[in-house]
Amino acid sequence: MALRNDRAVQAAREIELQETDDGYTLVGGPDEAVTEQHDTDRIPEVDVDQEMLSDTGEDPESWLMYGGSYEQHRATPADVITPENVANLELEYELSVGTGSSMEGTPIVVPGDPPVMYQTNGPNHMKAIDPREGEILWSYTYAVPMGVELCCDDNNRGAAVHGDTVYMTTLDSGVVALDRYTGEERWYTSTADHEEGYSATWAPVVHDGTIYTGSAGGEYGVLGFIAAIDAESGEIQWQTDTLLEDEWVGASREHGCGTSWMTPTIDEEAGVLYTAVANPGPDFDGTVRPGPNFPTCGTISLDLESGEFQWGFQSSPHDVWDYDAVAPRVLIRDVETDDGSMDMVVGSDKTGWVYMMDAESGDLHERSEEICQHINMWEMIPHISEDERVAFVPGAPGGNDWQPPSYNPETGLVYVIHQNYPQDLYWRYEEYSEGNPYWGGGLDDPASEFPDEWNGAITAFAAVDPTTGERVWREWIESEDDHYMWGGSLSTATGLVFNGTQNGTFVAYDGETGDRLWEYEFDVPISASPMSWYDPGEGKQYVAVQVGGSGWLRQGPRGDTLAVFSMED
Ligand SMILES: O=C(O)c1cc(C(=O)O)c2c(n1)C(=O)C(=O)c1cc(C(=O)O)[nH]c1-2
Repeated sequence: MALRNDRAVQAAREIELQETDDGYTLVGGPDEAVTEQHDTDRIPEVDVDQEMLSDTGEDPESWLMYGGSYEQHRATPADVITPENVANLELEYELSVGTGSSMEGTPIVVPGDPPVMYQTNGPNHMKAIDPREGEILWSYTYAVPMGVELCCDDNNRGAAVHGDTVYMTTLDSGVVALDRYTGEERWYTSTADHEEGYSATWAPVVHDGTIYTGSAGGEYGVLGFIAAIDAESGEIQWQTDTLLEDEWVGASREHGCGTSWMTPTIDEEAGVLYTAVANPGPDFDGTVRPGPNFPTCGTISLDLESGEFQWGFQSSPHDVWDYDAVAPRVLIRDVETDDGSMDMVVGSDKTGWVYMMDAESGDLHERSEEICQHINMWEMIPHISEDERVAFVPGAPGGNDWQPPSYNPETGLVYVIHQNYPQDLYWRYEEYSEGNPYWGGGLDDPASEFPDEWNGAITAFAAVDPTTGERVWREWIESEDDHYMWGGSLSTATGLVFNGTQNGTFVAYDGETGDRLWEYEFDVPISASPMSWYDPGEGKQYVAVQVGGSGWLRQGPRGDTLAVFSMED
């Protein structure tokens, strides 16, 4: 959704981003892509093959994809840092990597001597880094065409790797492949026309030589899709619309959105992917799209080879609150439940709940206890007239917006952040016009009057038991001093959970109890999701997080660093 506050957006050093009434437009930048090589000889030859990719979740020395594994657990098996010693965790360095733009990415790390980190930030910069020394080995800037429209900042959330190539989505709805030893461009593939309002902000994922990627532009009346691209040639293998033709009334499907703008989850055993599907379009005026608008604001499963639709589950049918389902789906195997053992897909959604689905059928097994407050939303829409404003909680940032949950196999818990943030909503009839915002109403941010029942906390950080839906603990994060969360979490094999806040506090929690065990203060917000790896050459476990104010609710200064913490064996 569009950012609508009065804070000026700082122009990026190389690419200028201008704030408009409805979001952002790119207005300046390089005419062609730029690669700068600094010390590329230092990158060791390592063939990142399918076995390495499949095993990365079990390998403490690597973090080879956005979610830490195909199941998107964001859990490192590295076990040097523990609840007992985390108080001694120290910052090793802060490296300036950013360009005064969005810093929502999670880096990846390819093991080796030295290991090599691939880091991205908005708008479409990638760097290869020696993470031992904190030195940049090459850097690459994609030439984003002018006029790309973005609802929520110039985000790029990370890279994917396969063989000797690294991949990044581009803001103009493409994927670019780079030689991972030199940073030179190999190919570029466009998946949709940015002039129609399409964009791309997430990290792609590669499996069996195929790149899986989605679509953004859900505030511009696009038609969402998932695409599979050949990792060698860049050729599109299949492209499946998220909206099923027989489920939509009349022409409403054509601009019905249902984008899918976070990294899909790969189920290697079942040969399918799971991904969240965002809001229907127009966002707030449901009168022009009767019916449930299946499968928007939901989860879908597609066959990896053919792209064929398998199942869909909606957490907000016929949505009129911009309750996209967004955050990466978490796949948990062999969960023991009252109904027997099942592979489970966990979706933490903007609605303010967490949904546990049977991976095979998509049937809802359990909905969690509420994570944030729920005031007004289900009752109000039929009762308001055009342009009248009504406060609702959770507002359109959720619940759980894009921030990836983590799952800790040790505690058996899923860690989620939900926004408990009231907004004013109004609706009105709008004509579709190509490439322009298509909301059917809008939001005032924050709400003009806060509902009496609102408890004043903007974020809830919570642990959920996926077997029962029980909310095992919850920390309310108070709104004072912009003290809310806007990044996803990292779990460790020793039971820790890391996450950062918008006032720059990086926190390690006891995953069992939710107690804060360690804190480090930055002077700018954290809006990214941390990651971790073990480096046997140094005998150290590292934790890395990008630091900088980013995204829709950005309030603090930009910031532009990669912060790396370490602890010796
Ligand atoms: O529907 C879309 O295509 C789309 C894309 C994005 C994005 O790409 O960042 C966001 C949203 N929607 C959105 O609804 C939203 O709340 C949001 C927050 C953010 C952010 O980075 O903070 N992006 C987006």
